[in-house]
Amino acid sequence: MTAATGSTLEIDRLNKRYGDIVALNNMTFDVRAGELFGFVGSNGAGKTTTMRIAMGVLATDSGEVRWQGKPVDFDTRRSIGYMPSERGLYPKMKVLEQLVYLGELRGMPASAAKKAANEWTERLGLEGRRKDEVQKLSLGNQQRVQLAAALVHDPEVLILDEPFSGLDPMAVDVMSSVLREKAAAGAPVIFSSHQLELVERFCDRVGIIRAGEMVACGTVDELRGEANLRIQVDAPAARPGWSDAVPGARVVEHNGSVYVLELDTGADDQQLLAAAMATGPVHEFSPHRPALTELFRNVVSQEVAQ
Ligand SMILES: Nc1ncnc2c1ncn2[C@@H]1O[C@H](COP(=O)(O)OP(=O)(O)OP(=O)(O)O)[C@@H](O)[C@H]1O
Repeated sequence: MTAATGSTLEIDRLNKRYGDIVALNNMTFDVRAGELFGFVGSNGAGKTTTMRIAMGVLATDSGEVRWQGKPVDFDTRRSIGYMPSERGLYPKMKVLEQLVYLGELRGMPASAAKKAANEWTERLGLEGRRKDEVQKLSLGNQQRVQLAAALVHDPEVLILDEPFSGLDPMAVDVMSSVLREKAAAGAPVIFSSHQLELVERFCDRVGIIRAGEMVACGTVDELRGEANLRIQVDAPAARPGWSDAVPGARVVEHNGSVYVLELDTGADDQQLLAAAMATGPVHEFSPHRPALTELFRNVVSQEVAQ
């Protein structure tokens, strides 16, 4: 049940084109055992394509996906739990029946599949829905069934495409605790999301992709470390242009008397402080810790600048 220590899902130099569109360009990253990995990127950046290739429902043009050091094939795919972004359930089948069927399809004996389906429906708050057709459930409940479908065969790896989208706050809590539990049991867990506050709070590491490439990967603190230093200054008497004479300093945000400035490597923060004090009182002068949303915007806007 528990993934072996040291088990890693390796995404290695995947390339994928759809005609003239380059969807993936040497996409490379690892998701380690026990890790919650947030996979983020703009619309069309290549998240779904990567996850579909990792699950084996889409062929790659080149590159490889490995689990525990071996290329993922028909057999090892059974150790992966996959939740697609589009609903992949049989609408007319009843919830429990469907989960049992999917468990058996992945090699479970009927009795074990039934037991697991009962356990997951209870855990995910679906015990009153077991005999309902999937199409009669609300979208959020259909998503819970979709999660149960990814988990029913007790996979060693989880790949989830936008599992949190459209969930109410209670369902977000349930989803979060289930994913945490699977990671704590040793599974690599990768999920895509556009909810960056949630990703920041929840993930051990984050990968930001842009135009089919991994452009920033690490803990949020590591990503902050790669970004230029930002300083927040509250100087009520300062007028626009007050920092123009400080080499390597740029105003990136300005709201009332509060300015956020980005400093290039080697720029002198003391020179900036002197410039701020020259305008009058300074109520705040502190390093600004960018949120993931801000780091994401910086990385994505470099695309435009290039
Ligand atoms: N079947 C397809 N045929 C042609 N182009 C496709 C196909 N599937 C995806 N693409 C293109 O490949 C690129 C990557 O798409 P993908 O769905 O992987 O992005 P995504 O990061 O998951 O986006 P989103 O956040 O919008 O879900 C996009 O340019 C998309 O238009």
